[in-house]
Amino acid sequence: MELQLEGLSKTYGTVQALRKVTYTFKPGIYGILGANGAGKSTMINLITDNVSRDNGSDGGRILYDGEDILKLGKRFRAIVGYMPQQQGFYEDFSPKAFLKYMAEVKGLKGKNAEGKTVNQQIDELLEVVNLTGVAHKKIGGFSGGMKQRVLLAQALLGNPKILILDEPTAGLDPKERIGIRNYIAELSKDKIILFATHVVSDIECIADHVLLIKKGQIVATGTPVELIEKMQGKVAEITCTLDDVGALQAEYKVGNIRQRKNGLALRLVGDTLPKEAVPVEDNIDLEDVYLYYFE
Ligand SMILES: Nc1ncnc2c1ncn2[C@@H]1O[C@H](COP(=O)(O)OP(=O)(O)OP(=O)(O)O)[C@@H](O)[C@H]1O
Repeated sequence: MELQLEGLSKTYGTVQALRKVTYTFKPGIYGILGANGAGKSTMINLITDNVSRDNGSDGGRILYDGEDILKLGKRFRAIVGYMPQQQGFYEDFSPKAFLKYMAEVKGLKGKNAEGKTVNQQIDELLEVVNLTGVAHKKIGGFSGGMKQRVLLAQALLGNPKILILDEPTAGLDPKERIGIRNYIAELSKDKIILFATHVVSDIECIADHVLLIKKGQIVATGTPVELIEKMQGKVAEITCTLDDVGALQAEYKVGNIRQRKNGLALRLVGDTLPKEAVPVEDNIDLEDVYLYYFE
């Protein structure tokens, strides 16, 4: 199974939201990292066909196993599960009613390959996202995390081969964030899962591949380990006083600042680092990668 983006572009008026993005997704979890406005949602909206590509060949192509998704139409939409960024909910619905409604919208009927009815599939999904106990309560009274779990469950309806999650942890507290991340990590690995976020910790332990998107382009990609390996020699720590922080921030990319007994320890990231800084070799992480490309 393959989803190929070929020279994908999108322009809104004078804003080039996506610039000739080429990439091939295979089964696995893809963390799509970018600051706000980087073009993540635009990429997702093109894959889910919620916005149209730029006209003609300028807009590029999206191919699913070699066929253009626009030609596949319904057949492609049937294998895509999408969790949008906004919670546009029917607050009076219960999770059960909402999932039933979404199953109808998606055209799910009869029994699935495992012989389960739509109703059984819905009950199973509610169990997976831990909402069985509130299956008949109104969504309007739910916490942000519970609402996100309802949205995740609807994206999973019909066991889609491609699962697209746009900022699935937005607006959640740290505990709920970890909960949603763990649900996603446990999903079957034979799906293509796209997880867009601007929060590194959301994906650092669960993504098989990471794409860093900046100003509508992929600026770096690789497994988390590959991206971290490329940072060798680009991360260092310097001990200084509070008075020095401003000057260092003006010249270098500064990550964590920690109080130590002999002063402040600043983490610096960049191609050139001050001579007096001590290179960091062993504990480079994806936060450093993010800082290097984005801040
Ligand atoms: N409908 C639209 N009309 C005009 N400009 C748009 C539209 N949608 C997105 N843009 C612009 O395209 C660029 C990319 O936006 P996009 O929403 O794809 O970024 P993002 O990485 O998903 O950010 P966020 O996390 O804030 O959603 C931004 O400059 C944005 O302002």
